[in-house]
Amino acid sequence: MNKNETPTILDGTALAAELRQRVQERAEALASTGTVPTLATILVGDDPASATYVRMKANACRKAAMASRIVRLDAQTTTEELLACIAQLNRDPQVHGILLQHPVPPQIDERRAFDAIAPLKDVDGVTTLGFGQTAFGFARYPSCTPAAIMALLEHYRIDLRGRHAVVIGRSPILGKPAAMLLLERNATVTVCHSHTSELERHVGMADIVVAAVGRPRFVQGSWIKPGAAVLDAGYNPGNVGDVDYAACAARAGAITPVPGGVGPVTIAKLLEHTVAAAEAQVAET
Ligand SMILES: Nc1nc(=O)c2c([nH]1)NC[C@@H]1CN(c3ccc(C(=O)N[C@@H](CCC(=O)O)C(=O)O)cc3)C=[N+]21
Repeated sequence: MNKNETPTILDGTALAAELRQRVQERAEALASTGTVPTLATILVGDDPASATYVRMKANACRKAAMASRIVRLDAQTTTEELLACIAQLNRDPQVHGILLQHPVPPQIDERRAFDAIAPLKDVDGVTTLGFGQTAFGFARYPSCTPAAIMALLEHYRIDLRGRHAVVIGRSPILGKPAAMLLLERNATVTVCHSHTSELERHVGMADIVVAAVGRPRFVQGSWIKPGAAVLDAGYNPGNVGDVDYAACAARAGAITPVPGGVGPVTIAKLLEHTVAAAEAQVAET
């Protein structure tokens, strides 16, 4: 990719609107047969940022002719109580998708909770099975943020084959599955994390940079190879990404803004996965 004077802005708001339009048509078709696609979101504790994201997801459902249920559990909830809640949602035929909002309070075994979600309802790809399917390239529902990153790359026709992608971060619902999806599309993938030495040198070799660190404005402009595509999956307080936007935009060939980049597409993917899950569950009965 050659360096342009101004980078292509990867407009997540516009792509999300397009995706949501199609989701809404599918949701309306299902509703006309008596099934309203329904997402259940579980929020444990009272982190205000998490509460905002959960509300945004519920609003997005409503706007796309879908239903949402928010299950709020207090900060003291035990793993067993959370597992019981998930089991109940698994059994509920009116619920098609289940999203457990990450992170959960420290006393909860998050892996056990994720793995308790019925695979057919795992619209955020958080189960061990969902991740394994993502890694092998046939996930029904990969995690929503990695899916959003791939949707943006595809929409803007950013080549991956044989190109070097550097993912910064290895969380189970973001960095790791993003690396697997990029690998599946024939990128050469490097995963960097808190123990990586010479991070800048790795990032400097990247044609595609995925920032999923959780540290505001962490990725510096000077690290970016001229012309690289920069995808900022960070969500920090105050709507700040993981990328120093102005400095990175000065070198990048393409870049996602925050807000208006990966975030809105993440929510569109969540809706898309939930409608697909509802379609599959209707077909089964
Ligand atoms: N199991 C799980 N799956 C998730 O996908 C998940 C999660 N847990 N925990 C929390 C993070 C955070 N997250 C965001 C999604 C959209 C925006 C988003 O749309 N942001 C807007 C701006 C937000 C605003 O206007 O306040 C934007 O970037 O334009 C942000 C953050 C999903 N997460």
